[in-house]
Amino acid sequence: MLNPPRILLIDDEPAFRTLSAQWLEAEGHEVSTGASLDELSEKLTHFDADLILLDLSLPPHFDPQHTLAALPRFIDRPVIILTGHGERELALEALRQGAWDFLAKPIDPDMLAVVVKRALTKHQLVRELNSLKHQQGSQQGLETLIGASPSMNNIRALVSRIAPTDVRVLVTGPSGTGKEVISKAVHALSSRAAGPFISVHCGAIPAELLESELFGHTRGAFTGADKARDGLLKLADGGTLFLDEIGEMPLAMQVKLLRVLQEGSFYPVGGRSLETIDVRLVSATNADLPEKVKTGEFREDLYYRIKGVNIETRPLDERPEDIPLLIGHFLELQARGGSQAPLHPDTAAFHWFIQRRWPGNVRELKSALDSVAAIARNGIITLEDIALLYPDAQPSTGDSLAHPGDSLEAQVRALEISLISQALAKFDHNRTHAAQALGLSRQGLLKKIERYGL
Ligand SMILES: Nc1ncnc2c1ncn2[C@@H]1O[C@H](COP(=O)(O)OP(=O)(O)OP(=O)(O)O)[C@@H](O)[C@H]1O
Repeated sequence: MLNPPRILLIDDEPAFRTLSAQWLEAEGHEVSTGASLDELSEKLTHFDADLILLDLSLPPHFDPQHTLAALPRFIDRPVIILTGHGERELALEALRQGAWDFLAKPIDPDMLAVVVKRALTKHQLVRELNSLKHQQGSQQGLETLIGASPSMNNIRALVSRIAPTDVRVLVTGPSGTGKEVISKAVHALSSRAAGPFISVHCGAIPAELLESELFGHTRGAFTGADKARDGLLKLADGGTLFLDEIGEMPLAMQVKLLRVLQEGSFYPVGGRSLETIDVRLVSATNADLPEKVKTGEFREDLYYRIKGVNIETRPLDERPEDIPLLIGHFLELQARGGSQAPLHPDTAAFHWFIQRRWPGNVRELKSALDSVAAIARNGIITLEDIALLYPDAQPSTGDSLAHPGDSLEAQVRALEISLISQALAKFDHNRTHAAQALGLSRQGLLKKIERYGL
C-alpha cells in the first residue's frame, strides 16, 4: 500500500474533527478535514483521498437523506459513514447505497483504527484483483482457472505447458477443488480444442454397463441392444476423453482400458471389427491411487499408463488467497446469467467468506455464494443475509460492523496472505517490487513471508 494513506474526514463538529484527525495521524495517515458536503466535493479536487469518513448530518440541511442521495457520487473509493447513536437504520441504508462500513459515535480510537485499516486493505485488494484479472485475461484459455495462490499459479503454468502436447494427464486432489475445470482447460488449450470433450464419470455408471458405454455395442450384442451404438471412446475421437473418478473403475474394466491405451484400438461389445481412435486421455480422481495400487484395487500398469503428467490440486483452506478472486468470479458469472450488475459483499460479509473453513472446497464456496446471492437485496450481500442461512455467522450486535479481537486478527491475516501472495504473483516473485507495491520495506515483506510460510 502506498504510504501514507490519505483520509478525508467530513464532520461539522470541530472538536470531533480535531480529535479524530489526531488519532488518524497517530496511525500514520495523512488527514484532511471538512465540515459540509460542498467541502467534500471541493477537497476531493485537490486531495486524492484513499478513504472518506463521512458524517450523515451535515450543513446546511442537516438532513441525512440529503447526504445519502449524494453518496453514489463518491463511492469509487471506500466511504465509512459516521452515525449518531441509534442511527443503525440510516447506516444500513448507506451500506445499500455503496458505503463500505459505518461507525457509531462516540467513536473509540481503536475501533476507528480497525475499521479504517480494514477498508483500506479491502480497497487495496480490489485494486489488486482488477490488475490480476487483467493479467489473467491475457493468458487466453486459462481465464477459467481462477486463483492467485502459488498452487494455482503452478497449475496454470503446467496446464499451458502440457496442453499443446498429447501427453496424458492425471488430475488428483480433494473433491470440489477444480479437477474437472483443469481438465477442460487442458482440452481448451490443446490442438484438439475444436474436437469433442467427452466426460465419463466412472463411478456413476454401473459396472456391467461401463464397457458398452465406453466401447459401444453392435446390434443384438445383448438383450435390449436392438440397435448398434457408438461408445464414448468413439464419440471422443479427435478430442479428449475425460475419465472422472477413475479410481472407482472396476478391475475388469481396468484391464480392457489398459488394452485400449496400449493398442489404440478396441472391439465394440459383440463386434468383430477393430475400431481405431485418436483420443487424448485426461483422468481425475480424489482417491489415493498409489494406495489403491498397494491394496490391489487399482492396476499398477494402468496407473503408469494414465499418469503421464500429474497435476495436483490443493484444498481451498490451504490457499485462502484464492477466495477473494473466486468470490468475484462467481458473482460475475451469476450477474451475467441474470444480466444484472454483479452483487457485492459488504466488508463484514467479505470477511466471513474469507475466514470460514470450506471443507467442500470451491464447490461449497460457490454453492454458498449462490444461495446467499438468492436472498440478498439491493445489490449487496450482508452478514445479516448470510446469518439467515448460516447460523454460525452472527450479525454484528454492536453499532459497528467491526469485530475486534481474535477473529479480526484471523481476518487481517487472511487478507495479508492474500495481498502478499497476489503481489508476489504479479511481480513474478520479485520481492523488492512486491514490497514496493505493498508499501513495505523488503525486510518487512520477507518477515511476513516467513511468518506465513508463503
Ligand atoms: N480454480 C477454479 N476456478 C474457477 N472455478 C473453479 C475453480 N475450482 C473449482 N471451480 C468450480 O468449483 C466447482 C467444482 O469444481 P470441479 O467440479 O472441477 O471439482 P472436482 O475437483 O472435479 O470435484 P469432484 O472430485 O467432486 O468431481 C465447479 O463449479 C467449478 O467450476
